Amino acid sequence: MSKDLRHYLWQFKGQNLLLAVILFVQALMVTFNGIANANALTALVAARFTTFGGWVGAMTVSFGIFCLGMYLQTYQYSRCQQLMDTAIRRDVAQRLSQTSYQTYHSQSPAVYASWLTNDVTTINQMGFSNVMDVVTQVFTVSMAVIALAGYHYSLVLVTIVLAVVMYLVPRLFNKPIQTRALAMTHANERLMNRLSDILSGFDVLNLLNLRRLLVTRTTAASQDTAHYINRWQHMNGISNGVINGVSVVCQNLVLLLTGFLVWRHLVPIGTVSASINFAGTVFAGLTGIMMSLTDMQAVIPIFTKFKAVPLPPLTGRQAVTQFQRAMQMQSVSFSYTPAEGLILQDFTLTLEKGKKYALIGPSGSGKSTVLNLLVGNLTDYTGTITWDGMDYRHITPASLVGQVTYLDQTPFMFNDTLENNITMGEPYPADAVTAVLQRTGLTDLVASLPAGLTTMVEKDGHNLSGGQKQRVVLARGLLQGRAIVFMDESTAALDAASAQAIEQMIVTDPALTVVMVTHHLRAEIAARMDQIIESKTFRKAANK
Ligand SMILES: Nc1ncnc2c1ncn2[C@@H]1O[C@H](COP(=O)(O)OP(=O)(O)OP(=O)(O)O)[C@@H](O)[C@H]1O
Repeated sequence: MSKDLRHYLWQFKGQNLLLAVILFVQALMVTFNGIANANALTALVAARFTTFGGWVGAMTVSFGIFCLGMYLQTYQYSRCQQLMDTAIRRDVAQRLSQTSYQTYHSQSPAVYASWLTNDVTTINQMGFSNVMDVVTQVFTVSMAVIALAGYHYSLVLVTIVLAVVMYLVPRLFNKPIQTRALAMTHANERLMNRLSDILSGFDVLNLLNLRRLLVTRTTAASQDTAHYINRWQHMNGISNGVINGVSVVCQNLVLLLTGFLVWRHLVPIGTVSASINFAGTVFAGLTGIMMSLTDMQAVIPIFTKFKAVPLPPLTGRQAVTQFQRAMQMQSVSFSYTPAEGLILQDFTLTLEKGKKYALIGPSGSGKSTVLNLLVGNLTDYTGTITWDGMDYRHITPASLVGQVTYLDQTPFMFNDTLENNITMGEPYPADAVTAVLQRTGLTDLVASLPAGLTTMVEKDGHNLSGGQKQRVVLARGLLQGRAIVFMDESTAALDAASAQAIEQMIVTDPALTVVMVTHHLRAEIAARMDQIIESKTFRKAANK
């Protein structure tokens, strides 16, 4: 069994143990029912009707207990499964929250959604569900072996030898099943990616009169996934067929042995029916166990994939303190991929506290890249970036990000109250919130809303204007004490008056250190800038 499955089973050992106890009682009831059945028949043949009635009554009681157990088993299994699912999702989310910005963005959110939904479902179906089946079968098989031992020791010996054969045969299929299971999880990721892509593009398809692409692309994506699921089930099917075939051969060998024992008068004739019954239980149980163990192989590559998300080393790093003097880039060179070439080459820049900077230049020249390097999102650069003289490589990424308010064209709003969008649910004193509303020019907006700060912000902030959303994000940052503002084309989508008002508000605040990436540097804003940096200097080190 995958050691990750064991890890989660152990994490909730109390609940899982309770489930195992319920399964044990269930297996006991099934076995007892089998024995009671045989005894009732024997009593009937011997015309002992009271005994016969007693065994039938016992069977009824044991079946009643079994039915109660079904209810308890279903409920307890669901409880255990939900506990483990949540633990898996929490661990994956924890890993994603700690990985680097670049690693996170190497996959789309749809891929991560697939991990947390499809992959967790596969772990349930192929992992936890099969563990429960194996535990049930182990109890049932053990009890049947004990019953067989009551007839002749050789039956147990042969059964054990054949059980080893049944254990070894399915191992032949482990590797190809794991490989195909991994391909299937990747196919699920692609499906999520393609579906979210095409569904998000509905408005564009509508305008282009290409709504039919919604159908054709969904179908094509589904067919791709179906192909990989079928390949996986194909191998599973072969494995299951072989396991069942071996099981039947084993049962017949035990029957042959029983026939031989009867022929030699070593056991009574009735052993034949007991042998058929219990050998059938043993090998059907072993077949179930082997099929379940084979199915469980599918979860190994999923956990391996989760754990492949790298965690950046945090040892030897410390948190930055409040910004005092300057952020500096010294001889920094950076490229996203070797093929793409250098975006920055030997680039040097100093940003002093309280000063205002504009980064201007053509699209694609690397302005946003500079901001992402400064905020610590991009780490694969050469040269040095410092915060008050402290090398970024010695700083914890979270502490750096925590100093900067990053405004872009699409400020993200949570579907929550206006107040929670600003405070992010943290308990700030009311006067601090009032002051930040004043500073970001939101006081009039809040006063005009009937529900004030408790007004619900709709999904994606549909009930706020672009400029209001920019102000909310700025207020959020200011409340958290962030005195550095990076504006990445943040006002590009606003009308001239709103853009002007936002920019003016930010560049005239003496407490803020501002870097503004823009294609439209208005004269009155340019006049407020301490330095205007053109992107043509990024690759020449000409701005020294
Ligand atoms: N995550 C990424 N992976 C690979 N290449 C990228 C990535 N982000 C940006 N690039 C490339 O790096 C170059 C610089 O992009 P960047 O976004 O920094 O430019 P920009 O000057 O801010 O552009 P714009 O003004 O259009 O926003 C572009 O060629 C872009 O295609």
